[in-house]
Amino acid sequence: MSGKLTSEYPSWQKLQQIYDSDHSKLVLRDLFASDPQRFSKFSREYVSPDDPSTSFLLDFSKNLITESVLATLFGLVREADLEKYREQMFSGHHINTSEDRAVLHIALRNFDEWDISEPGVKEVSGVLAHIKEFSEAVRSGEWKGYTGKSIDTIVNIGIGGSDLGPVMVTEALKAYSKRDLTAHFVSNIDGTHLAETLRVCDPETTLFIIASKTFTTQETITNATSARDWFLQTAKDKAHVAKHFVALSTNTKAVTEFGISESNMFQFWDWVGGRYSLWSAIGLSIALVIGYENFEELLRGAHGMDKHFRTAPLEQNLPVILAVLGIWYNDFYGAQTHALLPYDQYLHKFADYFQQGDMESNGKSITKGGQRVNYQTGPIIWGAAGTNGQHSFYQLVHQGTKLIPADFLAPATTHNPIANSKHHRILLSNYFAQPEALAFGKTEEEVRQELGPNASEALVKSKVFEGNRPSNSILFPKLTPATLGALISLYEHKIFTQGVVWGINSFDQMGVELGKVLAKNILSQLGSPEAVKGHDSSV
Ligand SMILES: O=P(O)(O)OC[C@H]1O[C@@H](O)[C@H](O)[C@@H](O)[C@@H]1O
Repeated sequence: MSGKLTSEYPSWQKLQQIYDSDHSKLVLRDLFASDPQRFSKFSREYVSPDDPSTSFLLDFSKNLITESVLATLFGLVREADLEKYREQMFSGHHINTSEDRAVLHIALRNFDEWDISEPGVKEVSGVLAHIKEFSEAVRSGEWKGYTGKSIDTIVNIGIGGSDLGPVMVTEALKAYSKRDLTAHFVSNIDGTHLAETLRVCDPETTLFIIASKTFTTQETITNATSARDWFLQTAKDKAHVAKHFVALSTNTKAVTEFGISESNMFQFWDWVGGRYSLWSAIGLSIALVIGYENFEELLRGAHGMDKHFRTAPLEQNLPVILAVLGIWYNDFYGAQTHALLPYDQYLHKFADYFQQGDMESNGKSITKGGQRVNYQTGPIIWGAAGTNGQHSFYQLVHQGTKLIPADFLAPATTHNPIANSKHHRILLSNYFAQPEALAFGKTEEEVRQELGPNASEALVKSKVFEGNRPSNSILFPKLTPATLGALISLYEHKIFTQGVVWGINSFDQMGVELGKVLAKNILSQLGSPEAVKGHDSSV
């Protein structure tokens, strides 16, 4: 990340040459046929250094790579100085240069193992203790609302990173949830979101969690104020707010001004990026839903992957492997998107979560040195839980004109083995079948044999699957809190690695500001009778 653009690195140029001369020869059918060892060469098992029961298998054999392509991709990562920047992140350097901040979500799940000298890091264990104490009091019924009743409903009010992580994780770990505590998540400024939620809430038994790093986000503060008004319509006395509203924030002043006392505030720090904040106080709703012990397991699972990322050689390093494969398609094959396809209903919000995680991190076109890149950066992330996606968008993935690299994820065993695990066997058969169909397709010859001599040419052609569409497969034993923690951390570090290679700052989000400023400007004009001024003619 000197003054050089990544495209000037020798390995980048070599990759371009390899792509130009060899990409037509990188055919998965041939690559598998010519090398019986392909799977063992291009797969890695992750076993948590802290807990051997947290493990998974990454199979990346169905990628358009050879050993030499992969070695050159690792060379690129070395030229981009990943190891140096990785160490800087883990030791608290201010690698978020535009905001002069450290990037230390890893410190939230470190349990004091690594010594990090950034202010606030020493307070992490105290906040975790606060989360434990509070979540246990609410879950046990000891925490009472203003009429003496226990809490049976929580409403997390937050948006972006103060919403997506808690939503994704509480959905993913529903198997661990307390069934008599209902959780709602309100994010949208559209009054419908709050109104429809409040319709099923009882002010006497509802706890509102106002989650906002800055505590200035328009949507969250507006929703929180309306929720407080709704509560006070019944509760009347402002003193009752203390039993029903808590805040998760870095901004003590704004929280107390809102009317929430400091003792009901769960602190975090500016070195926690919003999209990396589920590990912080922002995870309070997670601890309430699944219990503090499971929340801690989630953090410990992530920490195991942090250790792996920090210490494993690049060639064995799972986040690095995922990162370089993504770069290969994004920058040399011209792939615009990357699909996340979990074959696990519990992970149905996984792609939504990493839409922010990845696109807000790496959706940048200026390097840290201020130069305009002349290559592609972050991909468009999308996806849905299998098998639903198969019956909607997979047609395009299989036979459309676009190259869509995809990650398939699945648990070997299910939390819900209904009908003697018949559902899970069917689910897994699809999880294995899709990457195979994408990779190997169906040739014209195979189609002709299947249809017989009377089939029309058009029908034959329409049934051909070109194949050679790349994918990764990640198989884990079961979706436990620790496994989920490790999976999230895996993708976080993949994003970090790609950001380093592209030379961009993955930790600011300047691109979301302009729209906010314009909306405020328009809002102030919407209430006035005069015509809206100073905008384009369509406003
Ligand atoms: O937690 P806050 O401060 O309310 O911010 C919520 C979201 O606000 C958005 O504007 C940011 O782009 C996100 O990164 C952030 O997660």
